[in-house]
This record gives sequence, C-alpha cells and structure tokens, in this order.
Amino acid sequence: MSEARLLLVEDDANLREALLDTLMLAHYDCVDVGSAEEAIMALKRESFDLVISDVQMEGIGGIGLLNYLAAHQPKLPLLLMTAYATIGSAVSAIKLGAVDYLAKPFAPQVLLNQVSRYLPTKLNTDKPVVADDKSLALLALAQRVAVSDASVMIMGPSGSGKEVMARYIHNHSKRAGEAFVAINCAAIPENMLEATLFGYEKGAFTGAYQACPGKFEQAQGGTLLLDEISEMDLALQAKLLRVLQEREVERLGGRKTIKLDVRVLATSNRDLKSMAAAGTFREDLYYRINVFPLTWPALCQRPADILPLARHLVVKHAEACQLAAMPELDESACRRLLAHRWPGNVRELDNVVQRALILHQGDAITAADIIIDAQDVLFDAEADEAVTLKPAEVDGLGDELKAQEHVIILETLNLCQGSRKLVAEKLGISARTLRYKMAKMRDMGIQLPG
Ligand SMILES: Nc1ncnc2c1ncn2[C@@H]1O[C@H](COP(=O)(O)OP(=O)(O)OP(=O)(O)O)[C@@H](O)[C@H]1O
Repeated sequence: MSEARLLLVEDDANLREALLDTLMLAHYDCVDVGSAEEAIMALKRESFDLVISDVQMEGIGGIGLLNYLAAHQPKLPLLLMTAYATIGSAVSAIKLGAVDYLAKPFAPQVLLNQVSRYLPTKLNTDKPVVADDKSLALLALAQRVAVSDASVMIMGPSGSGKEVMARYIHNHSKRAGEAFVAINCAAIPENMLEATLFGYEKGAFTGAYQACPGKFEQAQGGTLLLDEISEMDLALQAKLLRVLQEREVERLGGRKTIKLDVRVLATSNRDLKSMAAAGTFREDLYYRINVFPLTWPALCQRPADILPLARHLVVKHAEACQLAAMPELDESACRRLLAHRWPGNVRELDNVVQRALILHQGDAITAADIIIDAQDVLFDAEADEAVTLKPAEVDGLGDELKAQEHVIILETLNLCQGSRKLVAEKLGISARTLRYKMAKMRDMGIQLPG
C-alpha cells in the first residue's frame, strides 16, 4: 500500500468520483474536495504529498490555489488538470510553479503515471536491523551480492523486510548515487502496468496527450525494484523478459528504442519456482531475474531479531512523534514480544510498537501496552491447530465473503434498477464506498448493470 496522501480538487462531482476510483484502486490515500477554497481548508488541517487540481472552478480556482501553495507550502507539488482548450493557461501555470498538467479527458494510466512521477518518493530509510545468526548471514550475503550488478530475487513472507533488503542492496552498490525506483506490480491495475513500466508516446492511446517516460527510463543508471513480480500477467511477463534480454525499451506507441542501464531487483512472497513449474509464471523470466536469490525467513524463525527490531521501531516512532522521553521495553514487554508468533512479521511488530507507544505511561513499555490483534492472540493460544490451517483456507474464507458481498451488491443494484443512491441507502454504506466497491468489481471483470 502506498503511504502517499493526495488531495484531489475538482468541482465536477462525477469526474471527481471517477478520479477517486482510479486513485483509490491504485491504493492511494486520497481526500477530495470541490473547490480551491475547500482545498486550502484541508491543507491547513492535514498534510499531503501531492495536490491534483482542476484549473477552472468557481472562486479562486486552480491558479488561486497555486498562488496559495507558492506562498505557504512551496515544496508541495501541484498537478493541474485542464480542458484541452485551456492548455495555454496551464502552460503559464507551470511557469508559476505547477509541476505539470493533464489535458482532459485523460486515461486512468495517464493520471497514475503523472502521480507516480511527481509524488516525492518517501524513502524508506530503514537499514535492516539484524541480530539473529540467520539474518546476519543473509545480510553478509546481500552485501557481497550488492557490489555485483546481478539481478536479485528477494523472497520471504509478507512484511518480512523484502523492500528494506532491496534498498540495502541498492545503497551498497555502485549505483547508490543514482535513482532507486520501486513499482508494486500488484498495486497497479493490470491494464496500466505496461504503460507505467515502459512509458508511452503522445497519442499512444486515448488521453495520452503527452509523452511520458516509464519506470525503466526513470531508473536509468540506477536500480528498478519490481515488487510482487508474481502478480504480473503472463503477456506482460513476456514483454518484460524481452526488455531485460535486449537491455532496451520502447515506449508504447513509440518507434525509438532506448538503451537501458538499469539493475533489476524483484520481490515475491509466493513460491515463484512452483509457479513456474505450474505455468503461471514464465520459467525463462524466473531464471533471468533469479540470478541471485535471497530469502528472508519468517520473523518467528529468527527470534533473536525480535527485540533489537522492537527497540529500533520504538526509537523510530518515538522520534517521529517527538516524544519527550524515550521509553524502554521492560522485561514483561520483552517476554510478551518473544512469546508471539508474528504471522504478519516485522510489519505486525511495527504496528504493535506503534500501539504500545500510544498506550504506555511513564518511561517504560510494559506487557499491558503490548496489544496483539485478537485473532493473533487466538493464533498464539491455539498455536498447534492454527499452524495446520493452510493459507489457502484462510484466503478461501475471504474470497467467499467477498463473493457474497458482490452478490448482495448485484442483487440490490437490480432491485433498485441501477440507482446508486438507493443501493447505497439500502445497504447502509456511503455512495463513495459503493462506487469504490463497484469499481473494484469492474476491475475484476464483473459486469454491472449500467
Ligand atoms: N530488518 C529490518 N530492519 C528494520 N526494519 C524492518 C526490517 N524488516 C522490515 N522492516 C520494516 O517492516 C516493515 C515491512 O517491511 P517491508 O515493506 O520491507 O516488507 P516486505 O517483505 O517488502 O512486505 P510486503 O511483502 O508486504 O511488500 C517496514 O516498515 C520496514 O521498514
């Protein structure tokens, strides 16, 4: 999930909802408002990483908002959206400080490309904290691999630290001074991933009014991380393989080949080798990216990492919240942390530490401040049975619930003859939530009544 927070300013409610769907499906955290004045109020209340605003709106409009940002938050990037006829004013807006403009109408991938291009990358500056022998050996290996230019495949369960490892490899390579570009193959809708990776030329598809470089080009000279590569569809895998073999890329709709000097790292929490054997992942691509495999064990298999990691996370979050005193983990808290199985790995530990920092009193974090999800407590208490529960069974339950939700939405849509407003009222959810759920259903290929 992207941690980026976006502010969307658009007075056309229908367009705003459609843009919101696109941004939320790509996992952006988004606040939407209908005018520049409301945007200023939101900017005073909360912090954002990027603003996307229409130019022509009642009141001070997009240019007024641009002036406000120039005076009060000059570092916050603003992306303008404008009707084709008013591109002239958008160009002058860029001179005034907007980072770019999108000419309406534009395709969803154009929006996502521009957003990912101008969003300041929040660098995960975490260095891998390791103390367990297994992790120390892995890190020593990673350091040796880093100096070569080999492709590295980083595996391990979700939340185990694969991205942290990828950055470590980049930072210890000769490319350290160059770009590190990460793309989460699971977060970008399938039909947009190709344009995002390879870029496109003006006119490549409806709405592509401007040429845009892809992630490969953005990573030129540096490192490209293909996060969750197992989620890429087979057709795109074939195109990726060609780019990796030829070491050159051609933008969508382009004729020019661009030579690449990019080191590729990839991560997966699935067993790619079995996927390759089952034909759901290309075997030739598997061997190309798997030149050097590194695998993080689950956190419970490297117990000596737990306390050093917890202490590191206490310091990290306490500093971020500017806590006056740095709390220590007392003995009871340490015992509690060591007793848990951490199915969510370091990410789960991170959440537990953040909760503990909110709850603790005085200068110590005690066992009472270590709140582990109810489900996980069950997992601890019934460890033996829980271990035998295969992930597929857990997923199955989730899928079944989702399927039931889809059926209910479809039935209610039919009952209300397609009226979104009535459906939302009947189901007791907001119109926005309904739109989001419907967009997700459409994305899964479910036909919805018009
Ligand atoms: N060894 C480590 N040292 C310091 N922080 C870590 C370490 N491992 C993980 N973290 C922290 O835990 C969180 C999850 O790590 P990360 O995103 O690298 O996991 P991941 O395996 O890539 O997860 P996913 O499979 O869900 O993408 C991050 O906040 C990261 O900073």
